[in-house]
Amino acid sequence: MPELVFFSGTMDCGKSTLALQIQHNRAARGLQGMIFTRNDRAGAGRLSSRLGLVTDAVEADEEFDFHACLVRHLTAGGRADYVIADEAQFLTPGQIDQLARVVDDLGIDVFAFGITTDFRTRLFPGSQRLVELADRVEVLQVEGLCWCGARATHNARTVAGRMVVEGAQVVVGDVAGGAEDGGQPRDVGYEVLCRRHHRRRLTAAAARAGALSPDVLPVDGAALPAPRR
Ligand SMILES: Nc1ncnc2c1ncn2[C@@H]1O[C@H](COP(=O)(O)OP(=O)(O)O)[C@@H](O)[C@H]1O
Ligand SMILES: Cc1cn([C@H]2C[C@H](O)[C@@H](COP(=O)(O)O)O2)c(=O)[nH]c1=O
Repeated sequence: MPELVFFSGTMDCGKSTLALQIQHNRAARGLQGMIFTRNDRAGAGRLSSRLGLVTDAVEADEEFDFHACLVRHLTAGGRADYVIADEAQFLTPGQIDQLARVVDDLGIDVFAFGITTDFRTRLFPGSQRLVELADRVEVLQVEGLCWCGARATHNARTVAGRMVVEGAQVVVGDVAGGAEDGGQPRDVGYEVLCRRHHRRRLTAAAARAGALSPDVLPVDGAALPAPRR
């Protein structure tokens, strides 16, 4: 039975790498896939992994109709054994419905890859619809880690090095983006954190700064319990 599968995880956990591996393995066996993405960091019409692999993809903007595209392709004599949709969090709920129709009406497997929640811990509309409709939701095996060593479950956004919880839902960027660049923090960046540290807005830089600040040292260390960040 063809399936709609949602491969989900935080930023930087290997989703695009897995998409490219699935593509490679199937293509090696003579299967033909159609690859879609939206707003990849590498630019329009690209599906890229931080491991350096990249492939061409169809850029699916807001107006794009996945079902109509597949029907056109098949009607013109094209072949499609599977569909890959990366950065699926950016798709509209209607487009996720179209992907479900591709599975149910056209009998084609659809593999969608994306982050579930935004920097405010809120579901992206596309991811919400995927959770609602997917035959399976697969959480990636390679876990990203918070600076404290716990499993990273949430995505934080930083602006000029400081974690923010307000702003536009969509700002394309990278996990290295908030790092210092020539002594100055770059503008918008992302960092994966465990829930505890996301709630406390404690990024790696904030934790480092806190550890260095005399303000957080107990006045009488012996009288206080060991600090727990
Ligand atoms: N230099 C490196 N050496 C080994 N693995 C790396 C390196 N850089 C990135 N990775 C791996 O690539 C993963 C990110 O892959 P990517 O597909 O770009 O993530 P996603 O699409 O989930 O944002 C990292 O979690 C890490 O496992
Ligand atoms: C948390 C969050 C992320 N984004 C953007 C940043 C990146 O361009 C992509 C995620 O890409 P990845 O391959 O999974 O690293 O999403 C955003 O626009 N808004 C957010 O809240």
